[in-house]
Amino acid sequence: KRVIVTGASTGIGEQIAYHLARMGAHLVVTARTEAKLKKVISECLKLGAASAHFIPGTMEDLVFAEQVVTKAGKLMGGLDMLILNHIAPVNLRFFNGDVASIRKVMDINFFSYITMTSAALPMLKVTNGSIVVVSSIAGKLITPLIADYSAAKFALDGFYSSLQKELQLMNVNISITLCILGFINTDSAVKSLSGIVENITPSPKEECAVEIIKGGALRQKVIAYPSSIYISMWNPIRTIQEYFILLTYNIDNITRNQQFS
Ligand SMILES: NC(=O)C1=CN([C@@H]2O[C@H](COP(=O)(O)OP(=O)(O)OC[C@H]3O[C@@H](n4cnc5c(N)ncnc54)[C@H](OP(=O)(O)O)[C@@H]3O)[C@@H](O)[C@H]2O)C=CC1
Ligand SMILES: CC(C)CCC[C@@H](C)[C@H]1CC[C@H]2[C@@H]3C(=O)C=C4C[C@@H](O)CC[C@]4(C)[C@H]3CC[C@]12C
Repeated sequence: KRVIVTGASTGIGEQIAYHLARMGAHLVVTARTEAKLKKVISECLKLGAASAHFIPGTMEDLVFAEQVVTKAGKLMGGLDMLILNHIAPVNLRFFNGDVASIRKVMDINFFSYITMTSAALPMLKVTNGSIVVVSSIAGKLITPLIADYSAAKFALDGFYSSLQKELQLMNVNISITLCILGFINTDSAVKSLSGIVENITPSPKEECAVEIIKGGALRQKVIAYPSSIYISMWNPIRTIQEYFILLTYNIDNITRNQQFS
């Protein structure tokens, strides 16, 4: 399979790349730090990747986000899976009125995801491919100190759950997997939570990466890791109301009059 992994220079993204490499995938990895990406791809090749390339740059730049997808498509001759995982470094703090910094976080954590998705859809249609979106329990329920991060994660749920329904209505066979994660033991998360959150043991990033890949490969709509957090995202009222709202739509009319780009 031909896969793009974003935010793959460290943390969960790096582990996703290594697992895919062991499975013999073609890989394109991206993040800002070129030196780390070089190490990741050389490790991927050792582990058995069919091919491994890196494209360095910042997802703050939406032109770059689009180019990663087109370049990767050329490098690999198509695309089977897009794994959207990167995030801007998180500052746990009270909202201080700085709207510009929220906009920056939304560009990196949300708009770059949409940009890459839009660029990848034509290739994924050809391969009946998959989009995997790495989100968080903080995109399903709220906690203080991460208003910007949480806003972006809730936005991803809104956008991708809606897109999932649209693809279904238009009979487009592209799967979307939303991954809801609890606290994972990446260096950055452990560091930024130290002295702030106590009595929660983080789950291992290696196992987390496997669950994310499994969810994508099995074309599941949503996965939760660790599985103990399933309960916190269980929202039967939402599920039932979404079902009944859809029944009120005139699907025949809509599918006749709308083109899915
Ligand atoms: N760890 C946790 O506890 C949890 C994590 N998650 C989710 O899992 C995913 C991965 O998290 P985790 O592995 O901890 O994150 P890390 O902080 O370990 O890694 C983040 C990655 O994103 C890259 N990145 C940062 N800024 C940019 C940018 N401006 N442009 C492009 N790439 C950038 C980093 O590389 P570089 O700096 O080189 O650009 C790095 O590769 C995220 O979506 C996160 O929301 C969800 C719940 C809990
Ligand atoms: C439902 C409960 C069993 C557990 C709740 C645990 C709460 C406190 C956990 C679960 C997910 C966690 C955040 C997260 O999603 C990702 C990151 C990125 C990292 O770089 C910095 C830390 C941060 C913001 C985590 C902050 C703490 C959160 C909200």
